[in-house]
Amino acid sequence: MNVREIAFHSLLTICKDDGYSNIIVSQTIQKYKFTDRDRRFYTELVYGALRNLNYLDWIISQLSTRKLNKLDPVCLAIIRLGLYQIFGMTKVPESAACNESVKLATHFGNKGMAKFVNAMLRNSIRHQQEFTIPSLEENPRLHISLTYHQQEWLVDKWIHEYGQEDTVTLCQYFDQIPDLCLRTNTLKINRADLIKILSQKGITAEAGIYSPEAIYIRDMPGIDHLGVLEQGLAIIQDEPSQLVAHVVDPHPHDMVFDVCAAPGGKTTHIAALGGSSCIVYGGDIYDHKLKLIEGNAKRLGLDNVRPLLQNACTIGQSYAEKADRVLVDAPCSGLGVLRHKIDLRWRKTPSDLRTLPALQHRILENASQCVKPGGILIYSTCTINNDENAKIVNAFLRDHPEFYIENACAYCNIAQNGPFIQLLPQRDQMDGFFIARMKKGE
Ligand SMILES: C[S@@+](CC[C@H](N)C(=O)[O-])C[C@H]1O[C@@H](n2cnc3c(N)ncnc32)[C@H](O)[C@@H]1O
Repeated sequence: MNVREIAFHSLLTICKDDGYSNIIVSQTIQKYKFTDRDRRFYTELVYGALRNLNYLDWIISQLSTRKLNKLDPVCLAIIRLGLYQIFGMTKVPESAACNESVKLATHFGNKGMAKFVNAMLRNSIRHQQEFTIPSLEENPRLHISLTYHQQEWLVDKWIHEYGQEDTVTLCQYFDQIPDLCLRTNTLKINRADLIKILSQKGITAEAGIYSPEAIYIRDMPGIDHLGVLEQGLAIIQDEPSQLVAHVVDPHPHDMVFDVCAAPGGKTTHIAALGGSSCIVYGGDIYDHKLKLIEGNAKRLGLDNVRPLLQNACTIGQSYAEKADRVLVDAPCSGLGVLRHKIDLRWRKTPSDLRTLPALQHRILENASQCVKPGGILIYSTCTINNDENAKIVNAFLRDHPEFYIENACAYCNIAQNGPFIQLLPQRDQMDGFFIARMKKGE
């Protein structure tokens, strides 16, 4: 199979079957053992087409009267990939983009599909000048949406909340390709030594600013080339997410409940910071996800992690007042980390935002019952949606005078007034994140 064919299959699976792009891309890279050049071409094709999906679909809608959802998914994936090569990859000759796409349509579709693909792509080249995105003044919502690749309803929401200028900055941030961030496993190595090892492998690695364990990999190599992951010297975890364990601030002999824990990024971090006598229960509602926690703990050399199959909405009944610290890293809309989730950004719906706060409220309410008198409760999300953040915590504190808020910023190197940590990409040039720390009275 050639690289375009493999990229077409990946894009089809991601779009048609709602596959996770990061999982599909990394499994495909492992399966085909690409050369460096092919790996770059493959990832550029898949991630590029996905990132530009709404722009590519906007072009398709101008070239054809057929509604997008009426197009055969195979045909749609081939056209999207072809258009991305024409409009997004200057090094690919237009003729190659057309010819290779027609070959794919002949092979995986039929003659009629091949004819349609050919007409669409050649017309797109002929009419290239006509696909000018409306200016910011003419149509701010469509301009921002097509230029920076976000859904229009989200752009609308942000313009309403932050104003036009900040929405542009926010969407520009989300449109960047993120550097890979690692968390040093301080049980095995310190950060400076790990940076040295990476540099010796020819990888540009730099220390993060806010988390003492964070390392950024600037020129993203194939993840398998790193080796340091298999050896358990590090784990992939974004810097804002690394702050949470510091705000939890585990102590030796603590019992910690991380009630929404899979795949275990924060569980394993808390376990490493707390030391071997600090026992960390990593709870999740999905059995298959517990294996991820277990695998990560094993790889990192931690024997104080206990995976726990448990619904966080009912955990309080089973473990009332048992824990010194409870972390609720709630399921959320993920609106702070859209740089990383280039497929999820197209799947978000307004109804997600409406339904999540009730679940978050229920989880926080129930998990808080596990906190011992004098214990600590932490609530975190990777969203910038206020309804899932400060509003949830403030409502909880109103109903629970036995808990009082502490200054989360005091536990890490974040220069905010507190008491919450709220990272906003348009202001902080970091992924959006929220952390609140509460203490239960004695
Ligand atoms: C934001 S992710 C957690 C990420 C994790 N803390 C980490 O750092 O790797 C939320 C997790 O909550 C789990 N979850 C969702 N609803 C849950 C529930 N009712 N009880 C327990 N876990 C739940 C999901 O399966 C998901 O793994």
